[in-house]
Amino acid sequence: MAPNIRVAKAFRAMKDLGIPEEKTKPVLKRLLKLYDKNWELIEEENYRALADAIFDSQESEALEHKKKLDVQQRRKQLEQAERMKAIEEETQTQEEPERPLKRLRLRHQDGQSSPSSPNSNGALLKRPKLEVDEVPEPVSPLKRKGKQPILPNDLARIEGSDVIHSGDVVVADATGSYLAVRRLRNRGKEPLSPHPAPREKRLVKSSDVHFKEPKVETGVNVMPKKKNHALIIPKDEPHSDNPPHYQVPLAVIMPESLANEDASTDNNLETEPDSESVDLRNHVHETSNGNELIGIPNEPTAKVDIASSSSGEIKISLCVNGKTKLSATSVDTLLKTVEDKCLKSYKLLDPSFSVKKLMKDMCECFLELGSNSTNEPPVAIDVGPMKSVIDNNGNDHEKQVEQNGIIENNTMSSSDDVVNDIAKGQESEAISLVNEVNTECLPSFHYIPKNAVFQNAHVDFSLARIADDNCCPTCFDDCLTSSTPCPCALQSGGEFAYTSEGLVKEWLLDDCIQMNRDPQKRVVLYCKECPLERSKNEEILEQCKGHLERGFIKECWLKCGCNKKCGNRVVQCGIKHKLQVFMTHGGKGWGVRTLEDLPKGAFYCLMLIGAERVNLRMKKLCVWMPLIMENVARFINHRCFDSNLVEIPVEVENPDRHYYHLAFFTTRKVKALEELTRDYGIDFDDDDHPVKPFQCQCGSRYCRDIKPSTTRSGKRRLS
Ligand SMILES: C[S@@+](CC[C@H](N)C(=O)[O-])C[C@H]1O[C@@H](n2cnc3c(N)ncnc32)[C@H](O)[C@@H]1O
Repeated sequence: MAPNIRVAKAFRAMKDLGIPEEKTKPVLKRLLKLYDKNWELIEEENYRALADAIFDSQESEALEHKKKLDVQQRRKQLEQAERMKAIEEETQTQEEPERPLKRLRLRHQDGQSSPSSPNSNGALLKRPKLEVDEVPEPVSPLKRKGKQPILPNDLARIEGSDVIHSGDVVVADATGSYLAVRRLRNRGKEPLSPHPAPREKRLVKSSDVHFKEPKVETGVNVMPKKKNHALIIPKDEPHSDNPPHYQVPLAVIMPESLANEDASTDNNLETEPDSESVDLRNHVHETSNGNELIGIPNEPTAKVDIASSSSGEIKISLCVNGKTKLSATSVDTLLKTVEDKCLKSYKLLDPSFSVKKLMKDMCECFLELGSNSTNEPPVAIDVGPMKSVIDNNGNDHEKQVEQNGIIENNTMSSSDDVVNDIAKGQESEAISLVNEVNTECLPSFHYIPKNAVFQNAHVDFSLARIADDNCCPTCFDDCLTSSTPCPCALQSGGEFAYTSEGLVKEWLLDDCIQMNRDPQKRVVLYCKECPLERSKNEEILEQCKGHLERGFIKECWLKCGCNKKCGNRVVQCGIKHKLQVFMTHGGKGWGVRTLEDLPKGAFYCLMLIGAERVNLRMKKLCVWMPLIMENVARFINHRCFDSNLVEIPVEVENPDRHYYHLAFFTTRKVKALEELTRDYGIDFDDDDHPVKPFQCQCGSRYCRDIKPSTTRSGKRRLS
């Protein structure tokens, strides 16, 4: 029998076993070599040796692959541990009298039950006593303070739905029962947003997912998922928000017509006072004709003059000297050379950067400033209810805010003069808006301070449904002053979540922070029959995608006996701090900053939660929120790991936990003018995800979107 026929036969036999030719070929070659071309050995028992060899090789390939994954996983865990250690050390060095993270560790060492997951995934508060049907280590509410599990928004407590609580992850086996398994691959990949389901399948649309919806965010600087994005930033170098600092003089080119003229003598043009002249070397000495330099013949010097006429004409002249003989250079060549030089010199520069455009912008700004300047006190130009306000005040205060190694060079444009309020009076404090960076306007949206609960939904909760143990009808005055915790406090862990100063207590705050920073501490709950999945498709009920257990706060409300000034009513009283929406530097678009110092644990604002659809049949509360209706939280930018805000679910109105508020609290002291940020929980390494939301510009030394570069000691470079 000719060998090629034997090969074809072997291929056919393997094909019958479902093994493709390309898999058979290399193994067959190896076997032939091994058996010294003894085909009989290969052909006997219907090619058994060949089939076995193929299966063996597949197994070892799989093993190899698994090993690789394990190594990657271990590397990630090490990195995570290192990062946690660094953040922890950093946090401890900041003035925190009670060393909260240490306390937290001690609590876990004490053997307290499972780590709470007061994190951001899950959109419904869940009462363990009613719904958790498997609790490995039952603990009293007092012990589990602030650690009640929270289930996904709107539907978690539907009749008959059981929640399995395991220390980790629970999946159904073929018989429908649930097995606890470790889902290592997804560890650390759960989104930190209130909704833990896979991102593409989330039911709830909240502002934390806006980053994936550029179309909604008109005016938002959403970066496409392309490798070479607009800004040139070395991937391994964290960067701050600081605007690029120009170290070389801006090349200001005189128009051809001006090249041989002295700007100051041009007809109808008045040279601006000396203050407007930028002497780039500070040692230019001009003769009467302005053409010769005395004293420093070999040092190139440059001087920029800006002249404007009453008719609005602006001329910019650049006087350069330093070489005795200069040959003529075309403006285009010069522009190109300067652009190339800038592109090489600056870390943060758009590849399409153009000096010509820069000069045009300069003229426009000059015109704008010039035509607006009066002797009256400077007032922000309010260009419409939702448009950006450009403060034309020349008396800027320079303020440097240093936080976590980041220095933000914020120029505060005398905010007292910024007389606008994006909240249109709906918050107790006005939220001003400034854009000192570009001419971008705020996208149009309707500001609403709270979730619009009763809109377009069949809602059946009422005061009558709030039982006495869901509120504190016998309390009076201020619950916080009572020696025993009231029923409201008992619901969120047996202790009031707030201090008498209205700050979230350290134990709860630190648990939430820890959960954000260390995904491995999260506890995921799986329903036997997930109401969320049922709401999506009742016919084919999909397996529960998991909900994070998390801490929450229960505030007193209408049916409680205490007064409106009770210390357990913080979030419902609204924003109490001076905030400002401002245009950030470095490609993040609009952001929010505080205009005053904030202590740790301060309530900052609410995030509005929306749902994809309203479930009328189940008569469950669903919050319907068109995305154009948003509040100030919509402008909070992302920062990896060490953000200064953390979200905590707060239950105010509804006792059955189908509806709650997500409130942001400060994770540490925040200085005036610092940008307020939160961790969106994005896994920038998740290459499988079809959409990479944006190229992170958070500037954090722990940024997850920076490919690890290692130093010689093998440690990740921190700055
Ligand atoms: C919820 S919005 C925040 C407000 C937004 N900056 C704006 O101008 O409307 C989320 C978007 O802001 C931008 N963003 C937020 N954090 C960022 C970061 N760390 N780096 C780059 N872009 C960021 C992204 O475009 C993201 O899609």
